[in-house]
Amino acid sequence: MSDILKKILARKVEEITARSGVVSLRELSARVADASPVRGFVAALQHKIDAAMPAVIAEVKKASPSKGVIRPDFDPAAIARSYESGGAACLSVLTDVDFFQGADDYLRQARAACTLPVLRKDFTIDAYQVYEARLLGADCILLIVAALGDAALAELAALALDLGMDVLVEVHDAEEMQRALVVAESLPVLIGVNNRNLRTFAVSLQTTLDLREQMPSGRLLVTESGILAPADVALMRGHGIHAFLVGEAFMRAPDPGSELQRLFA
Ligand SMILES: O=P(O)(O)OC[C@@H](O)[C@@H](O)c1c[nH]c2ccccc12
Repeated sequence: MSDILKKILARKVEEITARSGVVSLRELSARVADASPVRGFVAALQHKIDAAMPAVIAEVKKASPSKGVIRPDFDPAAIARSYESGGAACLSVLTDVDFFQGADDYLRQARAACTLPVLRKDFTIDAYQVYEARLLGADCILLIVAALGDAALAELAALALDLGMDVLVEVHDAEEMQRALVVAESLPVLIGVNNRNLRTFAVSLQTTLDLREQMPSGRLLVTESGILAPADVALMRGHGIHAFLVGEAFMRAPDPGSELQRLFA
């Protein structure tokens, strides 16, 4: 496991301990019965793809460990509205506080400002966070294969699906892809390839093209990170990849939704 991921996960354990001291898992899970309905995340992606359009998950991200602050004037509601009018299929909102300067409240604000389904982008390692995600209004959670053992990966995915959410399972290499595909055999999860190497932070779109070979044909694959130019989009679409998770390119543009239109025109 990369050092940065180790560091983030160690901090997550502390965070979960602190949060469950305030509201217990029991209390949290009892509240789920009153949670608002979910918006179909995978369905929204599929809807675009069925219409021969790119399915864009547009990310609401203020900062990252590799880039520092990306967007100083950060207004999640305004960004969400801009993404919706720019044609995004879904949103992804960073909720990790310590490494991405995210917040649970950013997810609430972004979701309330639009009608799009929302992914909670965080480092989910415990059932507590899955209930939390559902109560926050998340329509999908991220599970990072590199952060989880096989049993935890399958259990957290099953729990999220049980609670009505979709699940994006993120892989970085061939071994992680094999593990994700095992889960995908029994659970309807979405698979994403992160083009960013967590050790070096280097981005290579070739990662998606390589790992795509392992996927059964016809399955939806999301390419994540490092999509910066129309040529990147064309390269992916030329290889039959039509679902994208994009953050930085949009966040650096004055109007993120217009940048989405420009990149995916
Ligand atoms: O900003 P980019 O390069 O367009 O990347 C977006 C997204 O893929 C990236 O933020 C991401 C992918 N997987 C993650 C896991 C945790 C935090 C962040 C991420």
